[in-house]
Amino acid sequence: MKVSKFGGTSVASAEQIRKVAAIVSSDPSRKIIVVSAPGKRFSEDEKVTDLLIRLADATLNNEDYEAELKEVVSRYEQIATELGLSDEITQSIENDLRGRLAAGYSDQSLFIDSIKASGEDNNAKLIAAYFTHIGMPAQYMCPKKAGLLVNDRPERVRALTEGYNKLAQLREVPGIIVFPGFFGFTKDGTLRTFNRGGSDITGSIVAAAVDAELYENFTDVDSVFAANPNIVDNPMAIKELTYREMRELAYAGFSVFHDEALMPAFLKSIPVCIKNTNNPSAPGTFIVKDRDHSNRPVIGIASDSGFSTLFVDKYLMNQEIGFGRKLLQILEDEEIPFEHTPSGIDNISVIIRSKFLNEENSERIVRRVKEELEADEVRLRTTDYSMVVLVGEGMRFTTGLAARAATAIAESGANIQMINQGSSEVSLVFGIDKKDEKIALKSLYKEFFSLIMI
Ligand SMILES: Nc1ncnc2c1ncn2[C@@H]1O[C@H](COP(=O)(O)OP(=O)(O)O)[C@@H](O)[C@H]1O
Ligand SMILES: N[C@@H](CC(=O)OP(=O)(O)O)C(=O)O
Repeated sequence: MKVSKFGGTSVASAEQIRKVAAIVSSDPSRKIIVVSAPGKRFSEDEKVTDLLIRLADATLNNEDYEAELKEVVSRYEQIATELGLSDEITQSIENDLRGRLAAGYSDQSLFIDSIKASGEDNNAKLIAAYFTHIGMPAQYMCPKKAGLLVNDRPERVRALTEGYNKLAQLREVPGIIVFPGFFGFTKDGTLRTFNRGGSDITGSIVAAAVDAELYENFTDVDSVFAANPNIVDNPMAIKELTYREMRELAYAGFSVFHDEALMPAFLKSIPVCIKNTNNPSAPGTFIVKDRDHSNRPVIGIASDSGFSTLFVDKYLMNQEIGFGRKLLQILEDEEIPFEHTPSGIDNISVIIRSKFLNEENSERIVRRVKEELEADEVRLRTTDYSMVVLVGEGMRFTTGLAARAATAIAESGANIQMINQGSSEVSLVFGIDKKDEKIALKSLYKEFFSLIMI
């Protein structure tokens, strides 16, 4: 049995949903289909999830939201009409949305989650109706009924493996199951969404729970490429990646697959295949436990922006027992995760995602570090900072690689502000100014890939 997830671009229009139906019907082992909300039909288009966020915001601001509501409903209406479905499905989607809007809220974030989740929920209902309409026996599956359990920490929603036993019963359901991505329910029945792009996570959880032979992730590119195709022209296609490599690349900017989506599949050793809905015969990229990495030390280069650095300097810091713990405790008190901690004998930098910082907590952190740790110098640099990351299982067996990478970045004119070789040696991270991100990435790509045949 395969679990096949279709992303926003794969279910953005009637034409795309017809392709999905053809893919599903071509392989009887594609039994569980996880779907996103309709995504972008063209580059300037808006995803339904973004329209829904605007709708939720308008409601919370006590504004008239009819225009926003109409925009969402008309996206489904157009799809349903073009697929030859009756008005009934559009009417039920509108009723569902009006019900969610009228339900009231004790907590704004729960309200926003409920509105956001309607994007996938209603699309799953529509797609199940279409499959049935064209003679493919299918049913919509509610994640609550199926047992997709999540924790109740709103800032970090994660699936609970306790739900897996119930989810495993999906194996016994006859016909095709259309499962909405992006959300689950806490033990007390509260709906919570994963982070943006989280339908990939749903697919992985369901695949792990039912012990799928394969988790297919259908998107709009033929494969994962060695660099972001929006930055590097015609990057090399990757045939095979390990879970670790994909996790590092997804974390560092390969938005094609959610970095949190690997863990459920990894724990059950379920292979993952990234494939193209618009070209399903292309082999795609396989994500597996092990691969032969002897001929290529670096498999991909990713980059991401939106980082800040907290720099702390104190004479004889290396001799002060507990300094690092106390510093990280201050961040923990603020519920702020950290990404990297490059350090010297008298100083340490903590790299933080800027989205976790605001004026208030930034001021508090700097003050506490100065006062409580008696630091000589504390600087919180919140101007945009980027990470460029080289990833490959073969890197740890290759000498001179860091020097080659540093030279390539220097030749691009970018100034390296931080280097961090992960202890696993699967990744090598360079911190640079955001303005230099693209040029450094291109230069690294040229160094490590341009002379290699695919
Ligand atoms: N290294 C990469 N390889 C392939 N695609 C990438 C890479 N980095 C970024 N992308 C982008 O990821 C996009 C697919 O992800 P996403 O938009 O989330 O798809 P979906 O709508 O299917 O969930 C591609 O269109 C591509 O622009
Ligand atoms: N629709 C949600 C979840 C998701 O996974 O979407 P997509 O498959 O389009 O990345 C979002 O936009 O975040």
